[in-house]
Amino acid sequence: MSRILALAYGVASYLAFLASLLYAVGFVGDLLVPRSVDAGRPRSPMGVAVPVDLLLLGLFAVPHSVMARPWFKRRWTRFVPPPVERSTYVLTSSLLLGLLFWQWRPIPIVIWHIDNPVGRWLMGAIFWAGWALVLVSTFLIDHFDLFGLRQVYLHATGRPYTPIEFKTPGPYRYVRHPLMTGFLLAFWATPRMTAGHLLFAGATTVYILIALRFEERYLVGFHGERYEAYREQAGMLLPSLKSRKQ
Ligand SMILES: C[S@@+](CC[C@H](N)C(=O)[O-])C[C@H]1O[C@@H](n2cnc3c(N)ncnc32)[C@H](O)[C@@H]1O
Repeated sequence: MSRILALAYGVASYLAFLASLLYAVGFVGDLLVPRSVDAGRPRSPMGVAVPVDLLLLGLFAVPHSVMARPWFKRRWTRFVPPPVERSTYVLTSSLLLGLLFWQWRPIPIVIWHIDNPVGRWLMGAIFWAGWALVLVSTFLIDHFDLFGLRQVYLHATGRPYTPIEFKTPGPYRYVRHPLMTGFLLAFWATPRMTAGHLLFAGATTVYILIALRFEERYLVGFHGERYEAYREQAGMLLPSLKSRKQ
């Protein structure tokens, strides 16, 4: 694949990611978007909405995790050029997220709602803090590597790809997966929890806990004792008592 074409493809995939991230904020927060977790489609019976929503979540989650596994990368880079492997992963995930946003069936049965202005403000603050933690964490790891731009840029400039180093900047010193902590804060912090939002937050929480097991198995395999020691020092999604003593 020509260097310029690969670069253009990488930029397009990155823009697809950005669009899906921005839409996700509106989708979860029921803000500005035409279709959100709670609105935008005529009401479906629970017997339709629940299986459809779970199918949409599965259609995103399974490829998103399988395509991240080293064995899958070894196989599909036989026909996907390595410099655009990450971009293709990002593009695929973004498109599957778009499908979820487009076809999500709201279940607007209110489970809880907070009327107290301070409580509502607090939920809003946690929601935005969660998204901020997601974004900051991507930059602390290597934002442009995570979303494929670094790979196509190195390819375009004729330099070999180098994997990102293990690092524990900022919150990573205390928490192994602050990016996922940010998602969980954003998904759960709402002053008005509907059955549909609860399904989304619950299912994504289960998915994150499962996916982190696979990710950590890979990290231990790749970084060895260093990551093992890290697991002793830092909590998975919340600071552990040990890490607080540092
Ligand atoms: C989307 S990021 C999420 C990182 C982390 N799981 C989190 O939730 O903050 C996943 C990528 O980050 C890498 N990664 C996870 N922890 C890391 C660390 N402490 N240093 C460098 N890379 C890390 C993983 O190998 C994986 O390629």
